[in-house]
Amino acid sequence: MKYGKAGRHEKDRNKPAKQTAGKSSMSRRRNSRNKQPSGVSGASAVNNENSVQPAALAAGNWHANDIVEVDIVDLTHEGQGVARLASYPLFVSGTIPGDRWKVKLAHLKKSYGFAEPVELLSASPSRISAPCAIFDQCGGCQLQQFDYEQQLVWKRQLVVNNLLKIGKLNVVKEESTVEVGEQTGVIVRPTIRMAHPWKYRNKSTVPVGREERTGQLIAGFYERGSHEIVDMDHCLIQNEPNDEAVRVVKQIAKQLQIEPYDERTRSGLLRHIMVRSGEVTGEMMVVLITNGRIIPQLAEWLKRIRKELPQVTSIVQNINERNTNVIFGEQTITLWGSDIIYDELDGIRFAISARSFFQVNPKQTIALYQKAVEYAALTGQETVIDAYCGIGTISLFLARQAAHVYGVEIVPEAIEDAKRNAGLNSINNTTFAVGAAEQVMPAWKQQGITADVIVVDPPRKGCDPILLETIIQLQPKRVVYVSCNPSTLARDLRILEDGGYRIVEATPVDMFAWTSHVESVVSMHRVDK
Ligand SMILES: C[S@@+](CC[C@H](N)C(=O)[O-])C[C@H]1O[C@@H](n2cnc3c(N)ncnc32)[C@H](O)[C@@H]1O
Repeated sequence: MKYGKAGRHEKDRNKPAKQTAGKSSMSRRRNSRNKQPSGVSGASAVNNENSVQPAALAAGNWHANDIVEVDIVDLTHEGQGVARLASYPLFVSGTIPGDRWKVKLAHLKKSYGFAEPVELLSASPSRISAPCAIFDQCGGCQLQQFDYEQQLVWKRQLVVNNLLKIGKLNVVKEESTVEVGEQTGVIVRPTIRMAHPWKYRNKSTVPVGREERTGQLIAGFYERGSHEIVDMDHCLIQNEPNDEAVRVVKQIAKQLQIEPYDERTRSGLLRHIMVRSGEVTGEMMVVLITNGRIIPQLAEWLKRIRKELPQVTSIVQNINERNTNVIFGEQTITLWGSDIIYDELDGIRFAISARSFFQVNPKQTIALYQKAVEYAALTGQETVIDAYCGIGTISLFLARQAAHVYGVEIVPEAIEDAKRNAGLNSINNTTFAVGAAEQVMPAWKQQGITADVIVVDPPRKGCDPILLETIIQLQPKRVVYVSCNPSTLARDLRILEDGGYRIVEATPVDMFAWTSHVESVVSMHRVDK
């Protein structure tokens, strides 16, 4: 693996305690500090610097620009360190639990505030040196300075905290020693770790813009907390083929002098480059997301991409002319090759089109889906509903062990893929429907369709209340909840528990190493009266 600076990937636990925060990243992060993060627990703060004394702090009598010393005691779900000034939570980017920092108070709101790190006074035993040269600027990773094993522990703890605080659920303390039958609360298993936590992503989406000073086309990442694009050629969590493909496509764009999109004036053509590759098949799709239909010198584009990236099997254009942060527009045109690429998970082949959801970490996806199937506890007799089914990934894993699987998904192309995928794998016991799960499932219920097991895998905002109510009415024996957001997960689990389900077990799965994203899968059983 290549790193920005030789040896920076080595753990750095023994380095001297004093480290002055670089002006660069620390001050740049200011923009991101206006939302209240969650996940706060207690600690103390001591001021031995300027005018601020602990008693004054306790009384809420402190000001922006005051310098204080704080212990970092927790992390928010966004990966910001949390300190406490008396009982007042203070959020500090770039810090991790166990650190002690000198910080400068910045935005102070009524019930929480933000501070900028000034000087690291004593490093957490979990602190390591971030291997990526642009870690401090990039909005992609938040935890590269946090030892991987400790990240896994923290991800589990975040799930526990959410179950306790938002879900108001009992959590069993000694997770590894409790048998499911004996428990008095939810067992939260250790996070399933990645064997190799780098170079794992199978999809790269980079914004394109213009470097203000030179006028050059650039493509890379949004600076942390802003919409400023910073040029980037290597990403340590992208797989090598994607990294290379983005570099090549960017180079072609420069040579053909394509106009990069400018968010402010809404002019220019190329908005994003997306590359997705199949880990097993090696097939690659390049998507050019454009602000308009006409791509000048299109034939030359296609010729060069095919010549320089022979693994490309699909070149697609997506048109997005709207003034929005949403990456994809409604219109997708295949410019060359296939409109899909294939990949395989655990022996099942999947067709994936440009706009379909497909998990970005294929190895961990298999672990996640296997855990979901284990929690479904199928014997071959069951009818299963897979809500939010995407291209039918979990559905097909389940269908191998169920009588019949119904999948529902809102994106029409994804359902086309799902149907194609069932055929591709000669799996004939599935039915897929396009629509909002909260509308389609009540309609199924009306038609007399029942389910022994329901699996849900919603987006970050969690399940629609109508969908949860429909599950409760359908009374499946088991519910399996796959979630990428522990707080909405905990909210929904409370509703299901109140509706007659016992939350049995949760397993976090590390799908997104070095970032603060936490995926988990939860098993629930109907409580029979
Ligand atoms: C986290 S993805 C899971 C997809 C699939 N289970 C997988 O693992 O590949 C969530 C999916 O829900 C879909 N979705 C979002 N809102 C929906 C809704 N109201 N009803 C049905 N599907 C929805 C999204 O398009 C996306 O495919």
